[in-house]
Amino acid sequence: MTLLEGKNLTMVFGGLTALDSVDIHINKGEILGLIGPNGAGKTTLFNLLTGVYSPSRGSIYFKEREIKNLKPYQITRLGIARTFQNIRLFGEMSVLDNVIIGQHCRTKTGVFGAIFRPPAVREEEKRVKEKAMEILEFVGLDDAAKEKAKNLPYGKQRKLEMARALATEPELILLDEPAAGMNPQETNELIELIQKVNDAGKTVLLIEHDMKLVMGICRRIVVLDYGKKIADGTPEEVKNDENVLKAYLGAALDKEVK
Ligand SMILES: Nc1ncnc2c1ncn2[C@@H]1O[C@H](COP(=O)(O)OP(=O)(O)OP(=O)(O)O)[C@@H](O)[C@H]1O
Repeated sequence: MTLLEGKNLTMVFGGLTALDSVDIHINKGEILGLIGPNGAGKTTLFNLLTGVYSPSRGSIYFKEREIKNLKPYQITRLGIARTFQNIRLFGEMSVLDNVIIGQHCRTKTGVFGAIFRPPAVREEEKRVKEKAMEILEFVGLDDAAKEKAKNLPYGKQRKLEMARALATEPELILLDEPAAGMNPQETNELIELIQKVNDAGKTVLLIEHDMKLVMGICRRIVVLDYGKKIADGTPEEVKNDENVLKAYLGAALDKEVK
């Protein structure tokens, strides 16, 4: 079953076409890889799917509902969560509170409840805290619940980002370069965690430059280059695709010239 479908997605910034008529679909339950050289349009595609931008042209359907004009919080509520290329945590807050904030879109308490805290609100707070602890346990951070987020080592901050995204109870989770800056052991743990998230029934869309990670964990990979989709297939197909090889070779040569 198709969970999300982007049709003819185009995004123009000023004179620059960051995405050009891209068709993409994500099947329920899969881990789909999204790769491409720097500037290929990967993050722009994430920004369209999560409502940060509305596409210049094209449509986005999540569970057959058009979402291209919805706001990010509405899209989160429908069941799409994301993490960012640069970690965005509340560093001064505890690990637990970072996850509790993630759950906010699913809780009922408004300003009145938060100030006067009637029993129903206190009951909800308790449930929210328990749920947040369960999520921390799931990602292996329960021991660090009381620490300040900024004091966690890098690999654990990445896990916390994932925990916060999971707290929104997504069906689809978008991960933007989760392994960036990680050492090999952290990367291995991350691979296990992504697999575990997927085994728990979440569909995953993964942007990643670490080819070993992408090839190892994704059964299907979409490749972008200069805003266009140039390949869509199994790791084996993508690895041997002439256009993909050219795109990466071109990018490597560009870097050498610079
Ligand atoms: N808000 C914006 N305004 C203007 N140009 C933008 C904006 N966002 C992205 N771009 C441009 O769109 C193109 C695609 O960028 P994008 O960040 O989507 O690429 P990417 O594949 O995620 O790259 P990287 O791997 O380096 O993160 C780039 O040329 C970028 O400079």
